[in-house]
Amino acid sequence: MAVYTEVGTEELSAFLDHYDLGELLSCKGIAEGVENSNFLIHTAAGHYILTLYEKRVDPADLPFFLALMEHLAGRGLICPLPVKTRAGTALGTLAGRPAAIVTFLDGMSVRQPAVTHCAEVGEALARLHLAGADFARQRANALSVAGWRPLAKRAGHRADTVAPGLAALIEEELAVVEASWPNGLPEGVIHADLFPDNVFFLGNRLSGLIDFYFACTDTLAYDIAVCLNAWCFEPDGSFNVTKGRALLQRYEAVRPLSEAERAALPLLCRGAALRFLLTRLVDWLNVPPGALVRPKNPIEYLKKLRFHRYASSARDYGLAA
Ligand SMILES: Nc1ncnc2c1ncn2[C@@H]1O[C@H](COP(=O)(O)OP(=O)(O)O)[C@@H](O)[C@H]1O
Ligand SMILES: N[C@@H](CCOP(=O)(O)O)C(=O)O
Repeated sequence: MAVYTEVGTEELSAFLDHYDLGELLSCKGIAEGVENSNFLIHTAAGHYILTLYEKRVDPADLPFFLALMEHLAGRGLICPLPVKTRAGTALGTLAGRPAAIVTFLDGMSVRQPAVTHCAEVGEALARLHLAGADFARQRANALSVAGWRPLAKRAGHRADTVAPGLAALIEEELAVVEASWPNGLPEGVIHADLFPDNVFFLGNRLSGLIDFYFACTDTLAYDIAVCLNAWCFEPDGSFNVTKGRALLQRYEAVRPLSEAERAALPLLCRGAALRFLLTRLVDWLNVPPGALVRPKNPIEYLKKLRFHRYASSARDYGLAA
């Protein structure tokens, strides 16, 4: 459960006084997520999500995230809408942390995505990329290729306590991606963390996207690579090419890929697996004392990375020639 910062009822009520949301009825810490502290709040006006932004979020980036959600919602994407105070601001301070309230989305995330879920997420991702095309703000991806070596340094040789030989494998992978990371592919707003826990469904229909706190301006096809990693592997570590095909076909039905994007897919997938392996590894090795959080398993991404090391073309992910 990710609650790093506790919030007292009195301070929350005082915070809510700035909004038109009526009286606070209840507030519960949310048992999912790893990055920020999230609470489900129930007020006289309904249900909302209160987020206190923690360690990895730079407060300077918060206006980007909040404006992006507002922009995408305005373009018809179902995502949380930041709630503004009577003074018109979406960002405040609570319990010493930057804090915001967003609208509550209906639906449930899926633990074991089926082919149909992968197809839905492919389409939603393409729609997000198109809806973000005229978003005026920019945010560099701090967790793109230049950000990976510093993460590897933080883990250092302690990586080998998680899996023997892992430190050396990471070093090898960094050398490959740093030498050949593609430049010049189409860029725009990407979600960068569109994992199954950040996508809601009602039945088999996608009902909303959440957690835009890694969103940034980067290579659009890298976002597809993140999704192929997060959605299309089976629990035994094998890649399900039927899921990959479904995700890619529905993406391409909305936004066709260029030849250069297709050719870059194996390397982008390899980089995306390394990125999540590294952040998971650092989190695994550095759980803050007393935090109510279950760190995610880095080994899952080591297995995925091993698959990508042997992938030779976009066909390995289900794209037709
Ligand atoms: N707008 C929302 N509507 C409904 N539930 C939400 C919303 N935002 C977050 N949640 C719930 O909170 C959990 C954690 O949110 P998330 O943004 O993924 O946190 P973190 O950034 O800390 O990983 C989600 O899995 C979901 O259950
Ligand atoms: N999706 C990342 C971790 C970030 O967690 P989230 O709850 O904000 O999606 C991972 O699985 O490593």
